[in-house]
Amino acid sequence: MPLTKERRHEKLSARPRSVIPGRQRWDIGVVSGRPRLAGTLETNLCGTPGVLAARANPVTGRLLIHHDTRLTGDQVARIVLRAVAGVVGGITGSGQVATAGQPKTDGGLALIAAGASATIVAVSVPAPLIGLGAVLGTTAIIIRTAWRKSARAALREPSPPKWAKQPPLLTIVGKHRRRFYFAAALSVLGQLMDMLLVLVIGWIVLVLVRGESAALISLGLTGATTQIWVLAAAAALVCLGLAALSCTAGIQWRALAHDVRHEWRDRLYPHVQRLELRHLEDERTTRVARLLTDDINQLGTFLASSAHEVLSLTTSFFVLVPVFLVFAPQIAWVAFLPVPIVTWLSFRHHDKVGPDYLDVAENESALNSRLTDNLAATATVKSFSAESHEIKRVSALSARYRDSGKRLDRAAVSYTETVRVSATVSLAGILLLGGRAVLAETLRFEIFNPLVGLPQQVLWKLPNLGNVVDGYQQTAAALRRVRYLEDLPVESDTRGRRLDVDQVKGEMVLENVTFGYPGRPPVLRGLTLRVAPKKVTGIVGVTGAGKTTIAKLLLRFQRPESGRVLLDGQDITELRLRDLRKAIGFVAQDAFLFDGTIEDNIRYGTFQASRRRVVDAARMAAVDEFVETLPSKYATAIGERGVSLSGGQKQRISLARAFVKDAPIVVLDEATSAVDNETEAAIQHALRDFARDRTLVVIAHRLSTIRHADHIYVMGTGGVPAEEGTHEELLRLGGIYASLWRLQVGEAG
Ligand SMILES: Nc1ncnc2c1ncn2[C@@H]1O[C@H](COP(=O)(O)OP(=O)(O)OP(=O)(O)O)[C@@H](O)[C@H]1O
Repeated sequence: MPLTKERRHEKLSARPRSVIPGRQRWDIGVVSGRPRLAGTLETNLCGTPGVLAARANPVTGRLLIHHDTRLTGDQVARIVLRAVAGVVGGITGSGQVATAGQPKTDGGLALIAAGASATIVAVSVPAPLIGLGAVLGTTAIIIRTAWRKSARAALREPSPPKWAKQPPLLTIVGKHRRRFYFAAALSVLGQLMDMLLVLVIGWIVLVLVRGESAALISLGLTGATTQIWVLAAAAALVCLGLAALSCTAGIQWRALAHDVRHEWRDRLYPHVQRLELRHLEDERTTRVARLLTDDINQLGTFLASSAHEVLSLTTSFFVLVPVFLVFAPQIAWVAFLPVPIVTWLSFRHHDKVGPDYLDVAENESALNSRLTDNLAATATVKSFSAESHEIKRVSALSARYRDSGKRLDRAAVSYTETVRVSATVSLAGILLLGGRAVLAETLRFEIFNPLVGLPQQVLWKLPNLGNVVDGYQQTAAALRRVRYLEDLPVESDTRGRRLDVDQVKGEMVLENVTFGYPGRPPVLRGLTLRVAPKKVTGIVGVTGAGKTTIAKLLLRFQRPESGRVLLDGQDITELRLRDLRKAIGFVAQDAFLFDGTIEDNIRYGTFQASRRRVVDAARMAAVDEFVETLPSKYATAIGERGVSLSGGQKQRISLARAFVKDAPIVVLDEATSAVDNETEAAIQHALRDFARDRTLVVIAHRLSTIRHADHIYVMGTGGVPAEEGTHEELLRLGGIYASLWRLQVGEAG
């Protein structure tokens, strides 16, 4: 019988907290205190069509999901519940886990192979081998279970994308596959050298204890001193070889990681630049930025930090298990006994300290942002005499940070010590059992001695296994997000009819246009509006009436749901985008200045413009006088986003930028809202000259900005103009415009 929605929620301990178009918050009890599970849930959700981003917090057990607004609330709820059911299935072992993308060389596979071989041998041979089979089998099960818990899966897409069919690491390295295999070979050789070194040192001890080694005598090396010299030289050579291999492998892996990151960035950034604007607005910008920074870095992180470790571990197992089986089967099980214990401890520790790490990070960031805020708000704090209030708040945050740090340190130290105890106990066990076997002459000392130290090498690599598996899953998740971004639609700037910008007359018409942002009611409803060629058209109206939206439609940043936008009678969707945007100069409401000089900023987009043209444009925008007062004049660096300039100065520089572009149509969206009346009058004067042979659309709140326009549209709240006409006509009409004008010139009442 199908579960009701409530019962499913209850069973999965998942409850919605808030639901708004495009975003839902959930309480997911099952991820609380389980960072790897939270990561898996995120991965699963992010790979689901329609889900733009997901964040599952293992400290609070909360999930934030951003989705395509075309999905209904119910559809999203179903997606969340399926994903939660999937990860819960992973815990109980009942869930289907897709294995596409698992690395072929993980430690689990090695252990399974080793475990299987041990078990086969054990069927026909003594009890210790059964012990070894059990030890390795258990380890394999622990790793497999942990892998499943953390694996992406559960949500099986009906037709997985092509790239998902090959392991994520191979997709990530792309054309560098050969370098990947080369670095892998170096890691394997390095590990073999490492083990060889332990053997040679064991041999030196053997010669010291037993006198001459028969094996060396047969090679013509007689006398203990000669043999020790030769072995010491061999140890030194192996040491050198090991250092060279480790160093080269380290450099190769890191270089590969850097190249991979650079290539993905190089491949993704042009794509992002061509994304449709709707994917780059508001909080989506932050997510895209995170993809380009954090996620792309993550693609290289596994290669740089864990690949070597995984290969060393795998090599150790592939070599040691058969060596022990062949030469010292009676002590093999005790040598590997701590392996499943340390493996289990590693995953458990990783799960346990995950929330502690997050807690520390969150407390640290809360403290830092409080300190930054307080320092920035010194004047406000002092003016309210709130110093002691702020001191208390900072002290409380600092105490929380301290407590979480102590908790984390306690867990980390006790974990390290537990691993140390396991390793020591196992060494004692090997010495005891091995020693007894040597005394009973069932094991030769020449074999026992060099083998004693080798299992310890493996043990000290295991504690990090939890992190390695987690790192791999995070990398796979980052790859999925990156590929999702790659699948977002881009604007084509080559398709469509060519437009000769010099021939543009400049008439623009919105014909019966209806438009709304996803998940919101329509902003414009059947709007028809004509921008006459070579004239100035003013657009005013209340906040939120859709003025900026009109500008976005003219520039084809957005497309109407119905109706058409025409330029000189041609539907702009049929024109080449690049040509259309060349024909329109645009100064946005929140003018953006780049980190660079004033001159660079004015010239932006018209990079070949002469110095003369830059200065003329600056004069027209009434910014030249200000620039001349600066010590470096046009070469003055303005800092990130133009922080060293006032709002009005920034606007005037953006205006100058549009003047330099010299397009036949210019759209100014609140382009002079931050300048004083006197400066605005100067700009208006310059604009009259500028507008003589071009089309100007001026969007403004301040009516003085558009009073000289040839035609003015007054946008009402219904998505269509409430009034239109010239300034005088609108005053005579005595409607909204007239009352606004009276308010602005101070004649109210
Ligand atoms: N990217 C967006 N996503 C969703 N809604 C949006 C987006 N941009 C604008 N809106 C909404 O569309 C409506 C019209 O916005 P628009 O910016 O066109 O108004 P406006 O008339 O220019 O306002 P203002 O005078 O404040 O600049 C507003 O209700 C706004 O909240």
